[in-house]
Amino acid sequence: MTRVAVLGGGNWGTAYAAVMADAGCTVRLWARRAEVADEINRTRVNSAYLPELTVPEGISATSDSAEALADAEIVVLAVPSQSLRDNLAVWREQLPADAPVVSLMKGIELGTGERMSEVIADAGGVDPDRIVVVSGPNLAHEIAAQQPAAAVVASASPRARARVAEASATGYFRPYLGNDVVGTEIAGATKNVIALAVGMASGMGMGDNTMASLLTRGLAETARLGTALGADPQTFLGLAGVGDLVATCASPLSRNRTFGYKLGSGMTLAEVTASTTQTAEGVKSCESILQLAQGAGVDVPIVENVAAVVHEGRSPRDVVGALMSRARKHEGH
Ligand SMILES: NC(=O)c1ccc[n+]([C@@H]2O[C@H](COP(=O)([O-])OP(=O)(O)OC[C@H]3O[C@@H](n4cnc5c(N)ncnc54)[C@H](O)[C@@H]3O)[C@@H](O)[C@H]2O)c1
Ligand SMILES: O=P(O)(O)OC[C@H](O)CO
Repeated sequence: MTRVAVLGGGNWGTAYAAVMADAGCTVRLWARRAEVADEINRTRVNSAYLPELTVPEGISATSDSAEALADAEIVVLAVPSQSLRDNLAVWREQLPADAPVVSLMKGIELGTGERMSEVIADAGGVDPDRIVVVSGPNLAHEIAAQQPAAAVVASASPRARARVAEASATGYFRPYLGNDVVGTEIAGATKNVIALAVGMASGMGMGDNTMASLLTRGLAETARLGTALGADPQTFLGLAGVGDLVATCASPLSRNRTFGYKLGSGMTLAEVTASTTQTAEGVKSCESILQLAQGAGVDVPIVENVAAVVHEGRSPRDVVGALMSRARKHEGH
């Protein structure tokens, strides 16, 4: 039985820990708050994040990261993207030497513009060959309910990605293998921003034509940016691209879509921020993605306009006008 450490006992960390336990692994789940770890061990419930899930017996929780990481053969990281570097400052010395390190995170670091695998290599001292990215249409509550879904498991190392895929394969979770780490991460982070835009449109009362137009043009700008950064264009047609974009933009379970919906329905940014304790990664990542795009000379109008709403206080209605009145262009450009 593979020994796994999952660091992050929130929505996705807990659901993915359950996937790995169901795949036959022994999992230690690190929760930041001791009361969350205690509750999981005592009652098999994580009431703050996934109250509907009966946490499998193969999972034991702890708030001590050294205990979680001791002897781990696979390490999985599932914390908010902007907190990863600080967390790694503590975990760096505790990470086992040879274990694959899996990123479940979908964000770009503010300030550095680094993808999560770059932060893991840089702040965690992890060889890029050991890093694996898991991404796809994986809303945590649906996975916790064991509804069938697929994901891409991407790594430069064939051995690392095969090991992680094997340790995450269940009757309801189907991993596909990939080698495009850049594309997988750019797709995962950028779809959150597109979901904010779709949520805003929906909150303003707009329907499916608007959603499909945003989704399609959002995919075009994501692929443009990813390709400029070295990604394989095919990745954007796969699970981490179209797959995750469709799930996130369509689902009321998405925190990013919901955040956008509240803005579109007239709440102020301060009101929306105060109304949720959930992680909506796109709110911060839109700024870092915009900077990446500007650095690469790539036009990302939807990301730019979402950033204008969440960072400059522009109204969602204004940005619809701005997007609709852009200079006409060829669809393929
Ligand atoms: N929830 C999903 O459906 C889902 C699915 C796929 C990917 N993801 C990605 O996984 C990552 C984690 O998402 P999540 O849904 O588990 O988030 P979450 O907010 O539900 O949980 C985050 C966890 O990280 C911990 N944490 C550690 N350091 C922290 C800090 N400094 N600030 C805040 N929390 C801190 C929290 O205590 C919590 O246990 C995100 O990048 C997200 O985009 C989420
Ligand atoms: O709830 P969101 O918006 O963070 O989306 C969750 C997942 O990334 C969907 O795959």
